[in-house]
Amino acid sequence: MAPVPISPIKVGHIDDVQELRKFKPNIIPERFIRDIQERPTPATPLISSSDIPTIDLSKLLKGNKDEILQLTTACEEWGFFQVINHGIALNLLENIEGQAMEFFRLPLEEKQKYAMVPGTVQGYGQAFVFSEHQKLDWCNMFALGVIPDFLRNPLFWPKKPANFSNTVEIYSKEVRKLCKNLLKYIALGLGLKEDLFEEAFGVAVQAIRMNYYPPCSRPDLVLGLSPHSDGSALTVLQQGKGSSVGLQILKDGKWVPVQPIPNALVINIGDTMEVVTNGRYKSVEHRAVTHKHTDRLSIVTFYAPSYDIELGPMPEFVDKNNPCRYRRYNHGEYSKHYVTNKLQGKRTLEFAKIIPTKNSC
Ligand SMILES: COC(=O)C(/C=C/C1=C(C)CCCC1(C)C)=C/O[C@H]1C=C(C)C(=O)O1
Ligand SMILES: O=C(O)CCC(=O)C(=O)O
Ligand SMILES: [Fe+2]
Repeated sequence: MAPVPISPIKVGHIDDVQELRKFKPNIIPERFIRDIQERPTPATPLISSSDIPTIDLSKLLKGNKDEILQLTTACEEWGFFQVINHGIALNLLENIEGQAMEFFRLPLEEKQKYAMVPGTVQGYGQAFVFSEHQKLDWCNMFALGVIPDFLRNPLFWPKKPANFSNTVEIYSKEVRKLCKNLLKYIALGLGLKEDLFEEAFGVAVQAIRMNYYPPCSRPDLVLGLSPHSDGSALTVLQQGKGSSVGLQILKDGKWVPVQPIPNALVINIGDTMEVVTNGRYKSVEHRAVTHKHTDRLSIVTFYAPSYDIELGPMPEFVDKNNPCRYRRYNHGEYSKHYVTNKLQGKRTLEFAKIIPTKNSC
């Protein structure tokens, strides 16, 4: 029998938003215009951004019980918090931001040497596009798998700017330490042994994604990044200095803006933590909006279990009042599922959800 040809993904023409902004500043192509119900309404003024908790890592490291409690509350009630005194040197935050901006400012032909193949997530372009009819985000992305080595494709590591790759390496090591520390205190806050999550995740996968949102003449019609939850265990997000406010999180059915605190990092709980805690901690849907006059950069690190790992709700979170909500699965399979579906709220996590019965685990 003749082999069945694998149909290539047809994504149609994807405009580069930086080029659009440069050459046709007042044109918004149809593919970027969201259906009315998806358009970003002005963020709610009722919940102020300062309500998003701030956690001081230096206090956690001293074993400050009150700070551990604040962390636990932040994870349970918000799924998002900003971390200050995180131990990552200010000049490293500035360097990675500088390198990312230098990269995005390169001529299109240079960036396209690292063009993302449709249906994949590494390189330069728009990830998570799978059809010609799908709405596009007002964003240029550049993403790299960093750890373990098998995720790295040297062809995607840019030669320009000259210090880009080295800065990503140094930055990623520091962010990894931060994730390990946070997971330790998240475990302690839950009354668990400090290395429970780290042991459960194996050699964690780590990836970096830089998102650049140019200004948009009609920020009311487009989204910078579609609503989604992250498939990671933890995500660490650095917002560029002087960037416009753009990140919004869905809290009690309303979009709440995250006001950047200078030099702080935004942390969020990803799908993996929702599964292992059997829903006690939830991955929170978030999106990015654009601004009429200001551009925005975010540098995002995804920290996730090894692809070999089988995951499911940990027994510590399951009892007769909290029956198992998620099935066991292999994280490599989840990762494949995640990157082969468009970003659509928390839909990706349906992969793991089970219909409640008495003894599901
Ligand atoms: C919005 O989420 C993502 O873009 C994302 C992608 C991560 C990845 C890369 C940019 C390159 C290497 C592969 C990898 C999938 C890790 C989120 O990462 C999360 C999602 C899953 C699942 C995961 O393991 O990390
Ligand atoms: O740019 C932002 O603030 C959001 C980025 C994000 O959610 C992501 O890259 O997964
Ligand atoms: Fe995200």
